[in-house]
Amino acid sequence: MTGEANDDGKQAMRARIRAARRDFVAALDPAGRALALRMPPSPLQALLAHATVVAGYLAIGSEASPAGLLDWAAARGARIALPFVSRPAVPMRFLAWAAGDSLRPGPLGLMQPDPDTAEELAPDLILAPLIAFDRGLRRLGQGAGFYDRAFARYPDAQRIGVAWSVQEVPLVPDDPWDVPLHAVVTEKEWIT
Ligand SMILES: Nc1nc2c(c(=O)[nH]1)N(C=O)[C@@H](CNc1ccc(C(=O)N[C@@H](CCC(=O)O)C(=O)O)cc1)CN2
Ligand SMILES: Nc1ncnc2c1ncn2[C@@H]1O[C@H](COP(=O)(O)OP(=O)(O)OP(=O)(O)O)[C@@H](O)[C@H]1O
Repeated sequence: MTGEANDDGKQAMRARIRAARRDFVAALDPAGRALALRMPPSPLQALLAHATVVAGYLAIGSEASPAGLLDWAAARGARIALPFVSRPAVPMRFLAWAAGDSLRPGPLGLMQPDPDTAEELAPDLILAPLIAFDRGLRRLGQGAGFYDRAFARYPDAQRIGVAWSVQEVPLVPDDPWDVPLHAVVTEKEWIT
C-alpha cells in the first residue's frame, strides 16, 4: 500500500478510536480512572526497575495516563523525562522532569518542561501515548511523526505503548517509517 492510501485509513481510524476512547473514559467512574495503570504489571516492573531514564507524558483529554508508572519508576531511582515539542518540523526532545518542577503550556493544551532550564535526557524506556494499537504491536499516533522520529533516534530504548483496552484494533495500517512497539500496557493487560 502507498503512503497516501494509508493516510486515509489512518485518519478514519484516528477519528473512530478517539470517539471510542472518549466514550470509554466517560463511562468510567473517577475512582476507576484514577486506579487504572497505577501499578505496573510485573514484566513492566522489571523493565522500569532497570531503566535509568524513563520518558513518559502528561495525559490530556481521554488519554490513558502513565503517571502511576512514572511514580513507580521514580521511586525506584529512575530519572523521568517528558516530551517537549514546538513546531511539527522540529524533532521532539525528552526533557528531565521531577515532581514539583515547573511546566509550561505547549501546543494542543499540553504542559511541558521548560526548555530553558530542563536538561535533555536520552531515554532507555519510552512510555508512548497512542491512538490505536494492534496485537502485532503496530502503533498509530496523532500523525505528526514525533514518536516515530524519536524511536528512530533512540533505537535501543524500550518502546512501550500506554492505552485503554478499547484502543485495540485488528490491524493498524503500516507505513515504511512506522517503528513497532516492544509491548503495550492497558488497564487490563500486558501485551507482547
Ligand atoms: N499527552 C501527550 N503528550 C504528547 C503527545 C501526545 O500524543 N500526548 N505527543 C504525541 O505526538 C507529542 C505532542 N504531539 C503533537 C502532535 C501534533 C501537534 C500539532 O498538530 N500541532 C499543530 C497545531 C496544534 C494546535 O492546534 O494547537 C501545529 O503546531 O501546527 C502538536 C503536538 C508530545 N507530547
Ligand atoms: N524517522 C522519520 N524521519 C522523518 N520523518 C518521519 C519519520 N517517521 C515518520 N515521519 C513522518 O511523520 C509523518 C507522520 O507519520 P504517521 O502518520 O505514521 O504518524 P504517527 O505514527 O501517527 O505519529 P507519531 O509518531 O507522532 O505518534 C509522516 O509524514 C512521516 O513521513
